[in-house]
Amino acid sequence: MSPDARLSTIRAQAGRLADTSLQALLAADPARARDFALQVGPIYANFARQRYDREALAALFALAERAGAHERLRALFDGEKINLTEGRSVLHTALRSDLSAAPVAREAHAQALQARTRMRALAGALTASDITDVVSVGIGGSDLGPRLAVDALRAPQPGRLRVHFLSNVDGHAAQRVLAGLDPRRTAAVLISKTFGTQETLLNGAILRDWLGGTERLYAVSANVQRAAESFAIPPERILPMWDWVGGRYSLWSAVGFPVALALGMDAFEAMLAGAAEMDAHVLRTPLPQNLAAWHALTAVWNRNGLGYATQAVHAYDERLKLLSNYLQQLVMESLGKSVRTDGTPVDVETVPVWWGGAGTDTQHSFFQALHQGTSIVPSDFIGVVRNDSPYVDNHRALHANLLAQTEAFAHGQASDDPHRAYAGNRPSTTILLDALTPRSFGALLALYEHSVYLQSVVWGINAFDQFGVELGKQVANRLLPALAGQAEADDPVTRELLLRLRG
Ligand SMILES: O=P(O)(O)OC[C@H]1O[C@](O)(CO)[C@@H](O)[C@@H]1O
Repeated sequence: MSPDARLSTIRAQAGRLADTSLQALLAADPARARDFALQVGPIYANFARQRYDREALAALFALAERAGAHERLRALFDGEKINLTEGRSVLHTALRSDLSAAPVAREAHAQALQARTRMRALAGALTASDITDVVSVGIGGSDLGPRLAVDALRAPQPGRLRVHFLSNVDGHAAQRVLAGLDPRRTAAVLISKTFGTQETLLNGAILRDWLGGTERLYAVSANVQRAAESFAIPPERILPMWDWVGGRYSLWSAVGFPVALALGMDAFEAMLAGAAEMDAHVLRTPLPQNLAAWHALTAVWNRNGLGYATQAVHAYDERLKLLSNYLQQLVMESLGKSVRTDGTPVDVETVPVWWGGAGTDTQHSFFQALHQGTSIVPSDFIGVVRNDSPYVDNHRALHANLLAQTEAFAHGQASDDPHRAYAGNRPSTTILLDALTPRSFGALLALYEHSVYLQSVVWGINAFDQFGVELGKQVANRLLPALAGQAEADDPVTRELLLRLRG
């Protein structure tokens, strides 16, 4: 059965509830506040403010069963070549969990452990040296995860090594990162799965020249030979990756080296342990009690049942302010597809636009549109129970705002003055971490990874390729000679723009 045929039951459920407000759903079934919630290790999630009822939820779980959610999860963990368009296994779970008896998954896990041993040794040596700063050079999946983890989990005071991130090909980015650093006390880690990414190669060359040689250059790559040849980095300073780890799922591999440098190897491993806890839950738990299934099916409901075109994530914790950037790649590079795995067009809407930021700042930028704009934007609100700052009143105010926004979105407020009326009926999920620790952080990211995969299973698309980003890269390479004045562009608008850009 095609995803479209399967989703017709979901559309029928949404049609049945079309005139039922969220407020009415909550009034008719107050127990849903407790029943539509799950606790998995350090993560609690409450879905009671979504615009479905128990019958619609049952239809959603039946949809996931019919799509083979359990079998597909097993296939992921067992290293089946589920990335069909590239003929690859997808084994990021093997980087942190040992939940499969399949030989390919066991082999991947063993390789991951070996790499971790080498990573610990390299991190130890760097920490013991007179290096004070490390620049991590990478982009996309080779940057967003470690950047987020370091920013989220670092102590208020800088650790033994200060880690900086350089991703953008814009030379101003390199200029800013290097300003104030001492080349004699700085090392650089070039992270690139392919070692063929323009941004990382150009920025890597800037770092090599600025450091005055390759002595303090390290690399992480699945293409060890290329890393060794192009930057003369000896193999003992290159940590491995493998083609069975997708870039946006690679934080758990040596791509997390900057995390180990900034926070220590123990913190990195605690993050992996948190993710492993979520892996075990997702793999072993029946769908109606499975947190990733709830999260994924809620996304499907909002996209295909209710037709919402965007989805926001609001982190009510300053330390998680980069989460929405990270999730944009995870979700939109994975699910931004319009053909099914077999190449036929998808006949349903797939990924919504993902965006967000950190509350309460966002309340003073785009929340007006969320409350009164014409588009409804379902939102994940993420809060952290434990306060690790000395400012208790602020933490209470932060929590008050988180609760207030989700309540106001749900209920709205009537007024005779249309300008002062709030329609409400805006769905949200509230996710609470008991504290922001490497463990809870790892579990949260793994939850989103599994949710993304389950959405792809329902839609019948491949979540693990990203051919969409290739075309722009090819055109950019073709245009480089034109920018140097050595060629002309074919496209008339590009030609016109080149006149200005060449100065
Ligand atoms: O690690 P690499 O090979 O440099 O690639 C970086 C990023 O580029 C992409 O291929 C496209 O943005 C991502 O999937 C990947 O994370």
